[in-house]
Amino acid sequence: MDIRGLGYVTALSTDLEQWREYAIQVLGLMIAPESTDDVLLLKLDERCFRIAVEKSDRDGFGVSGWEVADQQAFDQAVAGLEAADVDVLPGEIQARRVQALAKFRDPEGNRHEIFWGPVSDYSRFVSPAGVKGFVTGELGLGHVVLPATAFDRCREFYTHVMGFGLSDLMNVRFTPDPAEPDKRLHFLHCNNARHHSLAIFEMPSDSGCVHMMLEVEDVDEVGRALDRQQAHGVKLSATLGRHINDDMVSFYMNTPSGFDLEYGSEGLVMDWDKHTAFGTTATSHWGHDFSIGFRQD
Ligand SMILES: Cc1ccc(O)c(O)c1CC[C@@H]1C(=O)CC[C@]2(C)C(=O)CC[C@@H]12
Ligand SMILES: [Fe+2]
Repeated sequence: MDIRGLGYVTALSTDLEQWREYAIQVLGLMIAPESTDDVLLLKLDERCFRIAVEKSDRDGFGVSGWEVADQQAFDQAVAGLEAADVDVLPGEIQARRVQALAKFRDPEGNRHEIFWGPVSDYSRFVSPAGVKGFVTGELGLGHVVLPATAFDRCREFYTHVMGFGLSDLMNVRFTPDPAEPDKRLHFLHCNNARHHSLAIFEMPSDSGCVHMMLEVEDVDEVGRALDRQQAHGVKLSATLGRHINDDMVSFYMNTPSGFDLEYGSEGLVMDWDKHTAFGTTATSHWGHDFSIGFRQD
């Protein structure tokens, strides 16, 4: 399966108005004119939308939308899923504004879609919060970190069925209890130069997503987003820091759907021919205090 990038994500929300405020004021995204009372389409580049927030009776993550190049790649992807005994259903091409769409679940139950041919009117992204721009294009939208308690089955599925490659990995010590094994966190890339478009973490997640990441053009835009997060009283989940594996300078905050959003810049552009996967025990060169996310306040 030749996945070119993370194309879009969807979120579920009981309160679209809260998401609208958050998207405009904190993330600095545009509300696409095609939005309705039931779905908020958030625009951050030349595409119609990159995040669709659907009205729901619960808050949480929706689906990860994976992009392939054309109908032939799409047919191959569907055949690959079916050969691996995955239930593949046709999806709503109108709602996602694509040429063809198939939906399925990974062994954990996380929801995914594959598609080709996003429709765009190429209207410019003009941020209501003055964000210069988001880094997408050939690198795709960003990344998602998904829960994978069925870790071995998920890893097998993502690498062998969906064709992701291992970028690098961490074993995270989560409790001081020496009897509790480390939790695995694997960073996976598809066929683009973004360090990871997907990571799988060996822990359950109430919202269905550990976090998603959006990348902005420079580190001042990260700082400005941090100012907006504070001004709007959004809960911070991890402080500013620079990651070891992809060099991203980022911070983490909550979204109205309950999962976290990493807002970063300066992510590495990889040359996979020269890369060798490694393991690390540290998340960051500096910063990224995740303990603040667990604090009750
Ligand atoms: C370590 C790392 C490298 C690159 C990233 O884009 C990235 O998000 C991370 C951190 C991932 C991860 C997380 O999201 C949830 C809380 C985690 C498990 C930790 O407590 C350490 C690593 C964290
Ligand atoms: Fe991340």
